[in-house]
Amino acid sequence: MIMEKLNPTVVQQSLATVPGWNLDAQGLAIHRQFVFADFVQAFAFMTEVALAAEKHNHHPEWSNVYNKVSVTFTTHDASGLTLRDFVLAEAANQAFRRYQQA
Ligand SMILES: C[C@H](O)[C@H](O)[C@H]1CNC2=NC(N)=NC(=O)C2=N1
Repeated sequence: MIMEKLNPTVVQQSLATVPGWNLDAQGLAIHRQFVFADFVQAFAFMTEVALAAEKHNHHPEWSNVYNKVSVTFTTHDASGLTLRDFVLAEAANQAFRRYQQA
């Protein structure tokens, strides 16, 4: 499915729906850092997000150091942000909420 690059107005509106995510300086990617109780929770979260990413055929740029997971979403095929980036950002937020309650 072809994903359209979102215009700056729609990017701002979409950003408002995913708490904790920030736009990069160029407006081409969104980023959030997630902090967990320990490495096991951080890695379990990554597994969940990886499965969601595969399901949507949309993959994160990310890194992990102990209990922290740094996640960036951009759409390489569109050289910018598409709806798919925000769908995955929301999926990551939903997964993270479960670890906050645990
Ligand atoms: C061929 C394959 O479907 C594409 O390269 C997909 C895979 N995952 C992807 N992930 C991300 N983040 N951006 C893409 O443009 C992208 N494209």
